[in-house]
Amino acid sequence: MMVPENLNYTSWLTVKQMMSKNFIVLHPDDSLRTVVQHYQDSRLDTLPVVDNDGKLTGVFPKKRLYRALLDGSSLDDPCTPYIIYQPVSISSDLCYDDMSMAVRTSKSLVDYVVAVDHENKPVGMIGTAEYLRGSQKVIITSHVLLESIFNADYEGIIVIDNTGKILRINPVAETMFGFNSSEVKGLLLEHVLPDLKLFNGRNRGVKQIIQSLPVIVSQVPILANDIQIGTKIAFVDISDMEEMARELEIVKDLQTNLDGVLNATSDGVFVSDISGSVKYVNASGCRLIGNTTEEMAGMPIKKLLSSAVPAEVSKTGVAEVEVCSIKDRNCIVSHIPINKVIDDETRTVGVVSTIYLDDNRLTEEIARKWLSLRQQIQYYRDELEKHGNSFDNLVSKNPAFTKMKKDAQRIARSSSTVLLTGESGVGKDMFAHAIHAASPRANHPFVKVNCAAIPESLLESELFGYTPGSFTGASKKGKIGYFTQAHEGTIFLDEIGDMPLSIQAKILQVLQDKEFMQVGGVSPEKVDVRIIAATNKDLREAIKEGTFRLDLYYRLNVIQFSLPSLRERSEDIIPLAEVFITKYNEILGANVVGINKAARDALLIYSWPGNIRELENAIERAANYVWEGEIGIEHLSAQIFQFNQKAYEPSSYRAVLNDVDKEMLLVALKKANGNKSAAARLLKMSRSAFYEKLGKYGLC
Ligand SMILES: Nc1ncnc2c1ncn2[C@@H]1O[C@H](COP(=O)(O)OP(=O)(O)OP(=O)(O)O)[C@@H](O)[C@H]1O
Repeated sequence: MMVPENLNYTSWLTVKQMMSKNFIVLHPDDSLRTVVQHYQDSRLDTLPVVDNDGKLTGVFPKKRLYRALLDGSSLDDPCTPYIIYQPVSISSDLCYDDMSMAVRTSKSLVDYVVAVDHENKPVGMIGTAEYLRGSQKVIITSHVLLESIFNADYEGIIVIDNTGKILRINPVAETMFGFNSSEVKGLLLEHVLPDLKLFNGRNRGVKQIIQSLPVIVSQVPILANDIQIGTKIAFVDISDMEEMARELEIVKDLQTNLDGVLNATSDGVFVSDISGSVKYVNASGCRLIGNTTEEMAGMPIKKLLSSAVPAEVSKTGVAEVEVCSIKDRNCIVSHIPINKVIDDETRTVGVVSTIYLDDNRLTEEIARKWLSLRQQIQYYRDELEKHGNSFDNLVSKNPAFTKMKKDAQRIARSSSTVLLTGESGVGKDMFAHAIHAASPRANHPFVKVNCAAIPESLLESELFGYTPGSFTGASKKGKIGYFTQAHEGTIFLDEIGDMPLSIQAKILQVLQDKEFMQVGGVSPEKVDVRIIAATNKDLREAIKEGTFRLDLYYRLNVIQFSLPSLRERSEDIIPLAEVFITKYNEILGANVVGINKAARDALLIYSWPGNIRELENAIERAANYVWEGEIGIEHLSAQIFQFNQKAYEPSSYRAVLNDVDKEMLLVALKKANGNKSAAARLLKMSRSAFYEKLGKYGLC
């Protein structure tokens, strides 16, 4: 079968493409002999006659040659009398449809017709054969086009004849009404689809229910020369749209109800999205702030309520209550996360902050009590901290550690420099505090400096202070450094292994001469401090690598305590856990009474790469879950009970990710012998990102 090359209108429908270019022209004064000779060389039945300029003036059909010969003309006579002047010609630029129209209106075109260019010069001839060949091509292309339109997958089509009998059904209609084209062809449509209501003439888009299916029915008469020969009926399934419209109605109703409920309450309701932008404020909220919802939409909730808690709630997904001072009123505000299940994971997508504005005095009273309780808790926490600094609070049944405590108590009386080594979380900080608390300097400051957490560029000025205006960006008043703050007391240089070499030289100077120079200073400042340094790095390795000064190491290493890891003092695991249970019962107001056998076993088997800090975190976490009763294995984090249980039962996708994340930090720390910078390097993480993660999981 002939297939259309493409659907370009001009490429297959012009006269130029249909005409035969094989023709010979005659001139008016040519002899009949020339005409005979030309016809002998040509397959055509008509030849064009042109003037001296080559323009078409007439045609000479073969029939006219026969007539001339029958009239007794001699072959040398001119052909002029037999020429047909003013012949019908068509422009070679015409398209098929225009030519077709010309063919239908001019009977003479059934024979050959001359195709001319815009100067009326013959460029081709079209006869019946060419016309038929072109027509066939057009018919095939039209058929392909019609089929593709007919089989389009967005509407069902049924074509019937004038008696209502089905002629064609497209696949969409078959699926829509559940029948097969071959079964129903030739049947009366009204029998096949009795629900269908047909109208007279054209009908565009009427909704009807056919076989319980809501459809839009359009009815278009099929005309041939203005006479109807059939009808096309098109069906569009609108069940999805109906469903959407129904849902939209429900949402609208809900919105109206919700607005009604939210505006009926005297409490102020503020809805913010995950980025902290206000999305909705009810009438009471608007009255309280004095703005409309539209004015407040998009504003940061943080600014509106002067509270950072909504941001926290959207991060943690845990509801919070707080007291805020809004428009000079102490108000209780609850922040509830809006949770949504996305890809099987519950995510917080916003926060509803409700300000309880009931006019009775109760709210104010509760708010006042809340604030005072919070202050009291802070006070007791501080007290607890102060009393927690003695050696008595360093819980241990381990003989080596107990001896270490005794030795430390003895040396506390002197001002000698102390170096504490040991993995992260073994209690170096607490040990340093205890030495200070047991020393004659106890009533003077204990200043802790985390050398790894302060950016190198700031460390010198933080430690030694700077004089007014000593560098760009410096405060005009200057700044007192940690060494000056610790005068007569103790300075605890934590993570000393991470101290840059340039600063190490200055520390050495303080140790040797008890004086240092402020940044930008001109004369040295005297200071009386005891230095306790701590590190979880192997300083001898650092010396070998050239990152730590040997002379400083000797100066620091006057008295050294190497604190054992929790693995090396496993007899302390349960006593320490019990101390933490008491601590968190007090802090949380919980009533955890102990640890059951399985959980004890798990705690004892676990390797505790994060040492006592990790144990404390584990107990705090468990106390939050248990609240009252015993800690069981189910209250411990995955990596702890994993040591006991084969099956891994994640509580949620995010919790598992967090556990794995945390475990990676701990494994890296363990591998790096507690050296945080090295652990960060192992994980190919920046030091600051590593510290941020340690902070997130309470590991620093
Ligand atoms: N013997 C102990 N008894 C009770 N609590 C302890 C004891 N040792 C450490 N802790 C607690 O364990 C946690 C970690 O201790 P600490 O901060 O002193 O460790 P660290 O060795 O200084 O860690 P890092 O090297 O990461 O700074 C603290 O919350 C501390 O209160």
